[in-house]
Parts: sequence; C-alpha cells; structure tokens
Amino acid sequence: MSKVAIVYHSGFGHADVLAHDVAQGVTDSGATAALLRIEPGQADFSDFFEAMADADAIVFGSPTYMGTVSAPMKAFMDASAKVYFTKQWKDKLGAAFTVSGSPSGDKLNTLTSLAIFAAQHGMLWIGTGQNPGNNDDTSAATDVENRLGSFIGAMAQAANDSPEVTPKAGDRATARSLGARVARAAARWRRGADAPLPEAALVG
Ligand SMILES: Cc1cc2nc3c(=O)[nH]c(=O)nc-3n(C[C@H](O)[C@H](O)[C@H](O)COP(=O)(O)O)c2cc1C
Repeated sequence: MSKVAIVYHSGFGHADVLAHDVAQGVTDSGATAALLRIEPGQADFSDFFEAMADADAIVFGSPTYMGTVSAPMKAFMDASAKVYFTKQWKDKLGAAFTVSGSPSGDKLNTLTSLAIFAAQHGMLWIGTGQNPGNNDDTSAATDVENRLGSFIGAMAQAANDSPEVTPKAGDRATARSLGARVARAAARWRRGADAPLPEAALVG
C-alpha cells in the first residue's frame, strides 16, 4: 500500500481543514495518509523527516500569508536543507494546497514556491489535473470543484469566516480530489518501480 505524507501549517484552522480533506481523498483511494502539522516556533523536524522518508508522495500545505508561504512553513522548508543534501525525497511525488482570504490573494505564489521547493528536492510534481470549474458559471458558485481554476495545486478561499464554515464545499472537494489523485499516482509509481523494465529500456 502506498503512503502519502501531508506536511502543513495552519495558523487559524483553514489549512488544517484542507489537510484533513486531502487525507480523506488519500484514504478513499486506498493509500495511507500521515498528517504532519508544523507548529509555530518548531525547529526540530526529525520526526517529520523520518515519516517522510517512508512516504511515496508528500503533499505540502500552507496558508498564504503576505503573498507567500507562512513563516512556520518556511522554517520547515529551510530545515529540510539537511535532507536536500542526501536527496532523500528524490523521485517521490509532490503536490501542494493553499488557502487565502481573497479569491486570488496572490496564492499562486505560495504554490509556485512549494513546487520549486519540491523540484529542489528532486521530486516529481502532481497538479490538480482538473479543468477550471467556474468558467461557464457566472454565479461563481462555491460548491464547484476547482472553482478558483488552479492547475499547479489546490486553491481555497477562506474569506473572513471561521474554519467551521470556510473553505466552502467546492474548495474542500478540490482538496479531496488532489489527495485522491496523488494516492492513485503513488500507487502507479510504486507499481512501476517494482515492475521489471522492458528490454528496450535497458538498451543503451
Ligand atoms: C499574517 C497574515 C497574512 C495574510 N496574507 C494574506 C494574503 O497575502 N492574501 C490573502 O488573500 N489572505 C491573506 N491572509 C488571510 C489568510 O490567508 C486566511 O485567513 C487563511 O485562511 C489562513 O489560513 P489558516 O487558518 O490555515 O492559517 C493573511 C492572514 C494572515 C494572518
């Protein structure tokens, strides 16, 4: 069974809701999910690195603060330089989600930062794989999957409401779909790694 680690920070609970939705998508698709929540001020990530070494895929999640990842998420990213040198996460699958107050809120920058971070670690990126959900809908319904139209990762909007009521159903479904897609990709990737290479691939 493939394993997906979900490494995330959440200051006020919105990214936490999404992390659990990603985990739901993962388990619904037959993989196991490990939720690893970064705490403010955390400096020791050795337990995280241990759990992540064992994962086939890692989903990174951060709220968008001041147009980029939150400070605790960045602390984790910087601490991972230790792992970077040993290329421990090379060839693992990677994906990301974020939430911000505004429909845009510059959250693409958060996902781009996380995709670059994964690339530095030699990981392989998985996007949403979904067409934008709202392009034919002038009502901008909040129950539509991928309503914010993101390909690089799952986006959600929290507005100014509490995590009990936001992100809304469409954004939460987008997070579940991302988890499911990562789990399915991890299963295929793991199967491929175990399967013998066709002869043609061995030539040269
Ligand atoms: C320090 C700080 C900076 C923020 N910066 C942005 C921003 O750049 N764009 C935006 O749309 N929302 C911004 N917000 C709103 C948060 O992204 C939003 O409340 C999000 O749901 C927080 O997620 P969390 O509850 O998981 O911490 C900011 C909030 C805080 C506390």
